[in-house]
Amino acid sequence: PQQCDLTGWWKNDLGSRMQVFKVENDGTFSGEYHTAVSSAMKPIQPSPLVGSQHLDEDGQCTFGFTVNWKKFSDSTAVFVGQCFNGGDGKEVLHTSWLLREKVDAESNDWKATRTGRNTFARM
Ligand SMILES: CN1C(=O)N(C)[C@H]2CS[C@@H](CCCCC(=O)O)[C@H]21
Repeated sequence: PQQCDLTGWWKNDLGSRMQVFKVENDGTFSGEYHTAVSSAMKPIQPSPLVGSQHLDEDGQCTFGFTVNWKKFSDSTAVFVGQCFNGGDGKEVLHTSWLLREKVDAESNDWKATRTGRNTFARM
């Protein structure tokens, strides 16, 4: 695959794992997110993700994807990031994410979105 084609398995520093199925020629992809942690009350299950990446010649492409935790949570996460060829030739993904939890009242909307940063390495 091309430089930084996201196809394959990735693991982040929380222990979550992500599988990206084939990346299409237009950069779109789908996959599954196997979260290691959750604040949801139901048992964790793999969750579908959809996204899109650049496929530039020089690699180190930017991307974004959305995870719908529909199997066990009413929340949604969106990730944006870039793939880098680490010094040791291994690829790393540096991402920022927004996690939107469903809240039961508009008055609680202020506390519904969390953000963070996360790094993934190929498994
Ligand atoms: C485990 N995580 C992970 O690998 N992240 C990068 C962050 C952003 S998505 C969140 C998990 C949300 C699980 C569903 C829920 O609790 O509503 C957390």
